[in-house]
Amino acid sequence: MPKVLISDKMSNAATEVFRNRGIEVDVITGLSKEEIINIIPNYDGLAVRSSTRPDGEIIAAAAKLKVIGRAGIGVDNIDIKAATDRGVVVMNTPFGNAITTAEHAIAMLFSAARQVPSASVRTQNGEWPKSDYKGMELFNKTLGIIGCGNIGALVAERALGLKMKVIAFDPYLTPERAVKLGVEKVELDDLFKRADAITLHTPLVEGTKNIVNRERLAMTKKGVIVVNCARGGLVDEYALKDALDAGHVRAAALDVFAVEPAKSHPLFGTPNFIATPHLGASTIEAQENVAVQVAEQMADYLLTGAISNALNTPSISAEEAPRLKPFVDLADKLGRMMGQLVHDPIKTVELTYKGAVSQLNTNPMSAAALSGLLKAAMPEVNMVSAPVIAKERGIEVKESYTTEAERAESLIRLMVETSERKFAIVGTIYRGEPRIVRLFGVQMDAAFFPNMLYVRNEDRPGFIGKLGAILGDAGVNIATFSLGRMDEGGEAVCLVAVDAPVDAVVCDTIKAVSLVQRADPITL
Ligand SMILES: NC(=O)c1ccc[n+]([C@@H]2O[C@H](COP(=O)([O-])OP(=O)(O)OC[C@H]3O[C@@H](n4cnc5c(N)ncnc54)[C@H](O)[C@@H]3O)[C@@H](O)[C@H]2O)c1
Ligand SMILES: O=C(O)[C@H](O)COP(=O)(O)O
Repeated sequence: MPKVLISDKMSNAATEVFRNRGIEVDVITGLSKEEIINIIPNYDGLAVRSSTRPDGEIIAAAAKLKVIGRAGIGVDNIDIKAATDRGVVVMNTPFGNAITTAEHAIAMLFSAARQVPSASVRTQNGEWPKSDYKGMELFNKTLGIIGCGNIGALVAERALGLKMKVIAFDPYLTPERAVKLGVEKVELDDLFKRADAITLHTPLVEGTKNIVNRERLAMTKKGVIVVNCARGGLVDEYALKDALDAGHVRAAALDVFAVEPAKSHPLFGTPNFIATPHLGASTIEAQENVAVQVAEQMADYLLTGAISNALNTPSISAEEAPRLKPFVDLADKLGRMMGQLVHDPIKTVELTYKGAVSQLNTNPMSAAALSGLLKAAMPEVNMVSAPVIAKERGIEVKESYTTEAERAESLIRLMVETSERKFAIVGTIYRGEPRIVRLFGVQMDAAFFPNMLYVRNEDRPGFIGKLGAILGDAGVNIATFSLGRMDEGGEAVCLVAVDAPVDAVVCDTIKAVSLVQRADPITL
């Protein structure tokens, strides 16, 4: 039974989903990094929000870990490269808390425009400070949205409902989508110059770090409002403090900080500054959504191999998973066989999908073939890490498709090219079982077995008897024997399924027989 650790505060709904699906689950929050490293080897899955930071060291210690699930959107707390290198799927829940976060941004906008938090505190202190507050009406004002993806678009929709004018900067926002959303797509400087309020909804990446900086704040209208419910680090907090102190920025509201938890900060106590402790996603509804979603996604993957919302591997829907499984297994076996038979550095890998299989989602099959291929040299590689490793090693991977298949309903052809030559193995699924139909140019019909022997020789009478005698003398029992040849007296291929691995000494004895070109063991 797979076992999952939930290491951040999460709705109980996640635990219920895991248990209902037969997955053992431990909820242990507030662990130090060392404590996580100590216990993580016991788990197949790790479910987090933003407090746990699964970095390279945690992932390296996680010997069994197959999946990290983020109950939320941002994955900047997770070392995705380390996870990918170790073949761990990283998945998030891209929509579950988006509405809630958009609502928090609007709440922050109103709070900043009317100074609700400070007015509330002073009123409750008995001051009745009515004459100290003169807010800003949002009606007819221009809201500048930086980052118009999921949440940015939801904020736009809500701001338009408030009868604000909305302008947006997002390099990936198409003019058509801008029109559909009812926002004006503008350049970044233009946004800073025109906006009465600015709200941020981008991830923190190289291009967005300190996107609100001193220089850009200087471009803004006096009295602008700044809201950040996306990620700390998007706003230069020191420049913002100076602009607030100078009265140039009317008010600012931050839900996120460059360093979290932010327990003391130069902005704290600054007049017209509002802070919340990364509460954007913290509603009952959003937390239930992301908890259920992440647990379902992780359970799907651990129990069926279905993958959704993964950041480092192609998706496989729950409906597709059972249909793809035999082909993924076939691709893995073709790759593993090829990896053990081709010993020179590989330059190109080409996968050709023929017949019915060409209509399916072939991404997982290609990833499985690559993983099988690389396994001979890298036993730790898997479907998640293989495409990245192949890329890093300069192996070109190509795919082609044809709806026609000559001999079977579906065929997968794996071809690899080294600096010397090309090799191809073709396989199919027959009555639910994977079979080899062509091996290095020779037609055959062979099943895959855990232990096999590949022999290439010149087709001459008497060879099979000699081979059988060598294997018999070595105590190797033959399970099946598959033969094929280019043409009479030409090159012949023999694939022998045996009950135990064939060792190097036996292979050398076979190679010593005249006209034998190769004898290689294969373990699947
Ligand atoms: N405060 C919270 O609790 C909370 C909750 C949920 C999400 N978030 C954060 O909110 C942010 C937005 O989430 P989302 O779901 O809308 O993500 P998203 O991926 O749907 O949208 C992000 C948008 O930013 C745009 N973008 C990328 N680089 C840009 C750049 N240089 N300039 C302008 N735009 C750029 C992208 O094109 C995309 O449209 C993320 O950082 C996420 O982690 C915070
Ligand atoms: O990216 C997110 O989903 C938000 O930042 C929410 O983070 P949290 O789950 O830690 O509240």
